[in-house]
Amino acid sequence: MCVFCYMGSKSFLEKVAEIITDLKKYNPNLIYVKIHFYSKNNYVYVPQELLPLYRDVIVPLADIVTPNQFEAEKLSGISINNQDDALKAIECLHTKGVKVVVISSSDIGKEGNMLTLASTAKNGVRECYKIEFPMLDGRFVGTGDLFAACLLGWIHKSNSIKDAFEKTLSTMQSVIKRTLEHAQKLAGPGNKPTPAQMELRLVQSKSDIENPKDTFKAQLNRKTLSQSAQNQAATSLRNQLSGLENRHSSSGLLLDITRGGKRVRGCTYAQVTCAFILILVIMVTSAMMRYLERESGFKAISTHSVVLMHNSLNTSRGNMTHLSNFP
Ligand SMILES: Nc1ncnc2c1ncn2[C@@H]1O[C@H](COP(=O)(O)OP(=O)(O)O)[C@@H](O)[C@H]1O
Ligand code: PXP
Repeated sequence: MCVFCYMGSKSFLEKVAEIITDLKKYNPNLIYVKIHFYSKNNYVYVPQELLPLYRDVIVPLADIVTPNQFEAEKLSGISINNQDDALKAIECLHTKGVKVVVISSSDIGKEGNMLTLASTAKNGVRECYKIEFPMLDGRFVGTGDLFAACLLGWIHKSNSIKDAFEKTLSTMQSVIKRTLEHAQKLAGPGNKPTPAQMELRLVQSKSDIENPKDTFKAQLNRKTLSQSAQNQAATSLRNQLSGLENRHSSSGLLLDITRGGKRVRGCTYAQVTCAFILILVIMVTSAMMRYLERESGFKAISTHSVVLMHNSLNTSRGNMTHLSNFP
C-alpha cells in the first residue's frame, strides 16, 4: 500500500507518477491512495499549475481517492451544489479509473450538517453510501489525513466499503469531539481556541481509532443507484467498445480468444473474410452439384479431401468435390 498526500512541486509529482507506475508493474496488487492534495476551506495549498498533473496523471493512477468537496470539484471540473452534482463528480473520477472515491466532506447536506459520500466501482457496478452528521464549530488540521488513514486501514481489514466508511466516520467524530472539548477547556469560556489548542487529540483517541463505536450507519444512495445503473450501462458499453478498439489498433485482430486474461488465439479481418468466402464457395458448389445431379442423372462424388490450413484459426477441414462421369 502506498499513500501520497501534499506534493508542491511539478518534478516531485512527476517522479511520484513514475514510481507508482513502476511499483504497479512489479506488484499489480499494490493499492495506491491519493488523499487530499489541494485545498481546504477554499485555501489552495499547492500551485495552481499542478492541477492538470494531479487531475490527468496522478488521479488515474490511484485506486482510492478521498478529496473534499472543493478538491472533487477541481478534479472533475464539476461544481458541486447538490447530491446529483456530487454523483457526477464521483462518476467522473471513477471514469478516470479510480475504484474507490470518497468525498470526505461537503456542505450539500441539510443546513448545519456535513455530508460524506463513498462510492465503489467494481466490474462496472457502482455502490454509493452517504453519511450525514452535524458540523462542529471549529477548524481542524489533519482531519483529511486521519480520514484517509482510517478508511484505508478498514478497507484493508474488512474489504467492505460500507463498514470501512462507518468505522472511519465514527473515529473521526470521536476524535473531533474530544479535540474540541479539550480546546475549549484550554481556551477558557467565551474564548476561541487557537490552532495549537485545536491540535487533534490522536493519542488520547487510541481506543476510538482501534475500536470505533457503532455510531454511524451509512445509507445506500438509492438515487445514485438508478442513475449509476444508466451510467454503468454506458460505461460498460464504452469499456467494451474501447477494449475492442484497443485490440484492433494494437494487434489488428477482429476476434481474440483469451484464457486467464492472456490471448491464446486471434484472427484478423482478412482471415475471417477468407473463411466466409470458402464456406460460401463450398455451399454454392454443393448446391450446384445437387442441381446437376438432378438435371443430368450424373453422380457427383468426392474424390479427395483437401486440408485447409489456417494458421491462427486452427485447422479446418473441407471437402473439395468434383464431378465424375458415371455411366
Ligand atoms: N467541522 C467539522 N465538524 C465535524 N466533522 C468534521 C469537521 N471538520 C472535519 N470533520 C471530519 O473530518 C473528516 C474529513 O474532513 P475534511 O474537512 O474533508 O478534511 P480535509 O478537508 O482536510 O480533507 C470529515 O469526514 C469529518 O468526519
Ligand atoms: N498542510 C499540509 C502542507 C499538508 O501536507 C497537510 C496534510 O496533507 C495538511 C496541511 C493537513 O491537511 P488536512 O487538514 O486537510 O488534513
